[in-house]
Amino acid sequence: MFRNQNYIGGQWIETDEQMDVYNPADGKKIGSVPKAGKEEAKQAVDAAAKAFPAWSRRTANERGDLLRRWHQLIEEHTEELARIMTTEQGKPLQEAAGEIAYANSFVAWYAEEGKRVYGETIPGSSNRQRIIVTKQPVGVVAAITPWNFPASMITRKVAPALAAGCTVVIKPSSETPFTAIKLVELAEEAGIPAGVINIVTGSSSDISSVWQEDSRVRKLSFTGSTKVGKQLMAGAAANVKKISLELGGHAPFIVTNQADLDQAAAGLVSSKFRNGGQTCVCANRVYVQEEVADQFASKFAERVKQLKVGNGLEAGVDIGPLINQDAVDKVVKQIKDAVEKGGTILAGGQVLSELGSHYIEPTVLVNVTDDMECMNEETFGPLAPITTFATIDEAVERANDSPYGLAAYVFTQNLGEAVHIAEALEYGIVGVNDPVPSTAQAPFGGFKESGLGREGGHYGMEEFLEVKYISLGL
Ligand SMILES: NC(=O)C1=CN([C@@H]2O[C@H](COP(=O)(O)OP(=O)(O)OC[C@H]3O[C@@H](n4cnc5c(N)ncnc54)[C@H](OP(=O)(O)O)[C@@H]3O)[C@@H](O)[C@H]2O)C=CC1
Ligand SMILES: O=C(O)CCCC(=O)O
Repeated sequence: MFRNQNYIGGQWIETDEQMDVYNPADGKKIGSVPKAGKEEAKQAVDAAAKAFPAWSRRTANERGDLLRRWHQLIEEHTEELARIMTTEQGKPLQEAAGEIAYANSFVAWYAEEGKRVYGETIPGSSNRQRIIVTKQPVGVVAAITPWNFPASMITRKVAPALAAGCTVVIKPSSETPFTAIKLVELAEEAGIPAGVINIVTGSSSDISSVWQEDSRVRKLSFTGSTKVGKQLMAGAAANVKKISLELGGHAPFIVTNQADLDQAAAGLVSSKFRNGGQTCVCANRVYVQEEVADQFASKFAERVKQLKVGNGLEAGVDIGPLINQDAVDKVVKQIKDAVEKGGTILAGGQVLSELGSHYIEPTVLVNVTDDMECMNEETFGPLAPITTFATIDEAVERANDSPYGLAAYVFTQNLGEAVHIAEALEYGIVGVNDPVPSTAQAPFGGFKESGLGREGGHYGMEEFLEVKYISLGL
């Protein structure tokens, strides 16, 4: 189940040095993967560059057929992939299977979208000129992906890249390499030619420095922390690589006095506790209009108290372990800071050490103020801080007062209010009465320090295409 090899140029390879991978549910070693470095990173680019001419010349239909075959194999292996994911990442098995379906929806969607890479003709400046605009694949693409969505962050990059005619080199997170390796194994089985997909695991700084310096890598697509995203953006300047960044978030969740409070409370549970709160679009701070705040908080806390924390492989578990000790420490520090500054715990608040080392109760805080750490930095854990507001303008201003701009949510039954707030929020994604807006055909990405570019939909395809203008003199 846990293949411990890298895949370069159609060959499964090993390295002398290995890197251990642990199960966050019990801290036990699951296995190890190659600790690839600069040499393997270069070999992967060599393979992808060699495969590019033939792959890019295939028709979109041919590439689509292979993507559809990959899709079919991923579907057939859903259970195995989900088990691998839960074992290395911790999310409950059912949620992991949901992520595999979500990941696979990108493969299905781009298998078709590749056929719709349309160009344009534009009236010329004279009768003797014709202007033709075509689109071509950018070339070799490097994809660096995080641990929180070990499958979908790969397919959301790789499927459009391959459909566009690009070849890819992948570096998954060192915390969750096995899901990624399995996906690549299935791509090989699907008949995707040697060199078109390559994967290396190992030192992120060594591998990414080679990819940044190599001018054959024409595009870098990264999902992860804003800190690393900024480093990669600076590095991409060396040879003016195209770059897509999907970085941190700090999503505001606004509930007005016009909301259906039961719908909003259920929505907040879905948004906040997806993947135990380790999602860059998870609600991170909750703003509730004063007159409904107490009622909302108690409805929400009642739901939160029903959530079961435990090993994701056990039936009925809603929230698994966090990815590592640093993640737990960050949540604990934010709760302590809030309580010291006057916050009150309405639900949860405890580390569940009897279950293992990375478990923490889903926690609801009230009497929250804007000076608390949880209101100013991404939590990436199961903590929901609730604060109140008086007017809509105040809510919007406080929601926008952040360097981040990925996702925001508003719950209201008043259509005019919904449109006003959605338009005023400085965020790339706004869920109006919708706590989980992500879907393959829609553009996913952020304003401000949350990133650059979009993934998903036809926007996600454009990221892997160059526009070429051909001026035809007659
Ligand atoms: N937008 C999102 O979805 C995500 C946001 N985050 C945010 O970031 C915080 C920290 O998480 P963390 O896992 O440390 O995120 P990182 O940004 O460190 O890791 C994400 C990916 O980047 C790689 N990476 C790390 N350092 C470098 C580097 N110098 N050059 C190139 N690649 C690098 C990692 O590899 P390796 O694992 O080998 O180090 C991994 O593949 C989270 O708490 C959360 O706030 C984290 C993950 C996803
Ligand atoms: O960046 C993330 O945290 C993963 C994306 C989750 C989503 O697609 O909704």
